[in-house]
Amino acid sequence: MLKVDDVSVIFNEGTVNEKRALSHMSFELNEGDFVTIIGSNGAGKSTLFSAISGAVDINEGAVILDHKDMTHEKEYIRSRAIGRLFQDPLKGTAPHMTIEENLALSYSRGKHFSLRPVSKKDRQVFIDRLKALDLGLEDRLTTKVGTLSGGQRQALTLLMATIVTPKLLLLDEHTAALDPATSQKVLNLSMKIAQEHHITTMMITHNMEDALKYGNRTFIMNNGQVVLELNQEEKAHMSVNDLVEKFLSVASASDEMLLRK
Ligand SMILES: Nc1ncnc2c1ncn2[C@@H]1O[C@H](COP(=O)(O)OP(=O)(O)OP(=O)(O)O)[C@@H](O)[C@H]1O
Repeated sequence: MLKVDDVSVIFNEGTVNEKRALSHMSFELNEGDFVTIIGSNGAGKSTLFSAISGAVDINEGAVILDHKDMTHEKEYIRSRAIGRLFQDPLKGTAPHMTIEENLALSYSRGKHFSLRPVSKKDRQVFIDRLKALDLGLEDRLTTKVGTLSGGQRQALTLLMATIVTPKLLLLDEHTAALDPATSQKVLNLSMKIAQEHHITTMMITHNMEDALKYGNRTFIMNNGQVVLELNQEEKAHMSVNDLVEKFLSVASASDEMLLRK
């Protein structure tokens, strides 16, 4: 359903600061795949998501989603089919608007948005979906989002990104800024939503345990390329230590220092 075909992204091309962040990257995802992505700092993981979502222009190659060439499609057009979450819970929600207003904005994605009051039917959809988060937010529709905790806000962002089911969900270290218990909760929610709505998902993480535990595929990235891919079978027979060893065998020397500290 997603084909990344020989994609390169070069920042500051032709200057002394030229950086090839993605280098002839190719892979295909099947419908319903949940891929975890690990890689050293600067490996190009976020740039890959930006290339897929249209936040950066690609220099070479193509991004095909459901047989449609998205390579030159604007970011806001792609956002109808692609949801993206970032590490920072402050991104993705409007703090001065209420939970209901934020959800109404996301729910209108792809439709003509008007400032009409929320209909009873839509409100019930919001309440049902908030209930499924199990954070008590369904009773707080009129609460300003800026007053929520980081975890509540990230869970809401997840809901906003998926309330109109996207074809593809990109999770960019979306739980890294949360405490361990909340992080686990939001991760489990992400899995649950992805499974229930059959959303093809890619998740960047620096947590080896999560990389192994979640998803049916794992990509290891280095220097703007996928240097190793693990399938479900391989993941199932691997310990976290095995994964760290694999990672170190293909990653940069600096990562070895980082992990062995
Ligand atoms: N807008 C930009 N302009 C110039 N260089 C950039 C830009 N964005 C990223 N880079 C560079 O491209 C390379 C890949 O960056 P990217 O953020 O994709 O890495 P990453 O794998 O997500 O790293 P991290 O784990 O640290 O988030 C890095 O060397 C980075 O400095």
